[in-house]
Amino acid sequence: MMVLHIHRRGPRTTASFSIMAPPVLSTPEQYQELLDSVDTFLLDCDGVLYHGSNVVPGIKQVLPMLRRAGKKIIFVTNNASKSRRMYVDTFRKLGLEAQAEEIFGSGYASAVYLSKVLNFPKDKRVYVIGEVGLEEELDSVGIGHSGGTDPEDRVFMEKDGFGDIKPDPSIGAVLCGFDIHINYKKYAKAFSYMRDNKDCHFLLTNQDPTYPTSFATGDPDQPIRHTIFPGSGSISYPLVYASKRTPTVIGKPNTTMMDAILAEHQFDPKRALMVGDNLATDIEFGINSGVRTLLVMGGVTKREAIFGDEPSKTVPDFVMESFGDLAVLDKQ
Ligand SMILES: O=C(O)[C@H](O)[C@H](O)COP(=O)(O)O
Ligand SMILES: [Mg+2]
Repeated sequence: MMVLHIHRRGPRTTASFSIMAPPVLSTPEQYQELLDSVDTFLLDCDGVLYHGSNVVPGIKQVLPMLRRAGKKIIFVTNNASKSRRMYVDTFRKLGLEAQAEEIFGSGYASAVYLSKVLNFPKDKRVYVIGEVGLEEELDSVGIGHSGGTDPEDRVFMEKDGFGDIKPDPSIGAVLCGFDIHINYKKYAKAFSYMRDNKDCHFLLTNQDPTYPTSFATGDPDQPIRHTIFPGSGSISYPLVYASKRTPTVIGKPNTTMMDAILAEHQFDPKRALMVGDNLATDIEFGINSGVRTLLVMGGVTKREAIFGDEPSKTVPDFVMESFGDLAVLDKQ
């Protein structure tokens, strides 16, 4: 929230703006007041529910508690490496419950966008930079694809390999998401399809510069390290830079994700809350979608982005240390 300051010095009047810091919720009373004002929780995943395979403390109690209270839960993740089906399995392995219909990943939203918005031709295919989850979502809407997990593309290219990159008129779109097996050959193939066909669509599942995760360190003093690594946005950037094309970005903060959600779920935006760890994706997504926002710490956005000397102009409605802290309300 911006605050206007009027300064009168003699005949001169000047104005300045300051950014009002959002309330930090930290007591059970504040948590309960928030809970009573929300019917639908839009929950980001990486950095809110878990870091890699480490579930955030308290989350295993909070999700069932919200369901028992009759709250609607919708998971909204920019992570395109898993399909909805795979996320249900991942959640189960992490001890979290979720139905496929509750999960909206940028991979699913990209498949819906290609199918329903672009009416992608059935005789065309998508060249994928991404993992099996993204391919599975394209399969679910009947869209053919190449690249992705194809072993032929998961190789290091040699200097004399350029001749192997053949034109492919069946490619009608390049779709780039998180791809831990990225390599020059994939970049070269994706680039060539856009170079040779100006009508080839260029889509990004999301543009997150970084990916919040955690891993065991083997160090007894710090057994688990939470940190960030290059994300989808950084993986796609070489293609954006080389092609000079402006891609269509599907994931948060773009409301394309909300379009996919509203096609399957109805809820009152005034009683909905977007919970995220990233100001630039989750909180902006909530603002763009007309729902209130809660930023949690411990993921991508650090405290100084909100309370530092030069706070971001993107201001959440509320801040909490962790969404798992709501577990203090659990009466079970
Ligand atoms: O690099 C990425 O794709 C993103 O950092 C990551 O997947 C974000 O996932 P989210 O926090 O939206 O669940
Ligand atoms: Mg996140």
